Amino acid sequence: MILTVTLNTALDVTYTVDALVPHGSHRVGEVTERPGGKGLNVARVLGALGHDAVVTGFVGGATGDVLRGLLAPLPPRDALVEVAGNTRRTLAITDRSTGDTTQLNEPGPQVSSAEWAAFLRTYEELVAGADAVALCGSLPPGIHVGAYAELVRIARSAAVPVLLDTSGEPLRRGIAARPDLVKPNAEELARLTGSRDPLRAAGDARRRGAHAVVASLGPEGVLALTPDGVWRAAPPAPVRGNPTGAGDSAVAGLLSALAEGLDWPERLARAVALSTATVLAPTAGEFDATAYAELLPRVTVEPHTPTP
Ligand SMILES: O=P(O)(O)OC[C@H]1O[C@](O)(CO)[C@@H](O)[C@H]1O
Repeated sequence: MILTVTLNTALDVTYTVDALVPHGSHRVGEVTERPGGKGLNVARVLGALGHDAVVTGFVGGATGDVLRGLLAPLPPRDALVEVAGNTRRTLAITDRSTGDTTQLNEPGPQVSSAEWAAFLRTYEELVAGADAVALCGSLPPGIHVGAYAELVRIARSAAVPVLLDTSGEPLRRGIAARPDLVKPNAEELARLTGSRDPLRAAGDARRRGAHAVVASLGPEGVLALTPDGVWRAAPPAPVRGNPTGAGDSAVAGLLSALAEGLDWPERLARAVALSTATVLAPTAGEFDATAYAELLPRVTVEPHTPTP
């Protein structure tokens, strides 16, 4: 079983408009609602790949009920912990004229220390039966910035591989707790390390405690610094589309391949093929299964030798 943690789950709402104009009034052509937050996206992709995935984190209020209702028919198993506050919504506005998406993320519900303690009990039980854990996304208000570091330490003491995908101070503290893998994008790495050179920044993140770093470089694929080597993996050609959830699909690719005992080049190929197939899917956070099957053998994975 692969466990994904989404402390700040979300009802992901997508609006499609003909053209998004700042200060303008818009008629929304199409509205979709999906159970979201990064770990839920990861678990959905894991489910689509045939893996047993369990989702935990916080859920509450009327929005939480809608989220749980939408999650119920899907493969990931629901082990979310109820809180008194209302689960947040995120709003993605897709502009048909450009294909670009604008994202607005609410902060999420206030979580009390009693609710955090209840979550920790659930998490410890679930980790004991997990083959791998992914800790994903932002923290809701009330959760301390060292929360992911605490969850990394619990997974490590249970000898369960743990992947961390967050940003800012929670990422900095989480890395110091020595996760097996982090998957920042280039912007997050630059904010963490002060370096805009992904190779240098990923090396710095490893020195801070991450055993391996897979940096997502958008349409250019990923750069991986691991104990077994350094690789660049890239799709056959850059694609245009909606990148929402592409990073989450990359996490699902890395975790599923890890759970199947595949080596680093195969893990990276899967991560790049899945994230590219997610950009190509019309609905944010879904992946195009046909595109994935076509892309997988065409992803290039090469040992990376830095230019002098
Ligand atoms: O937790 P955050 O960093 O705010 O990210 C959440 C959002 O990111 C996405 O997972 C896309 O990666 C959306 O589904 C949305 O819920």
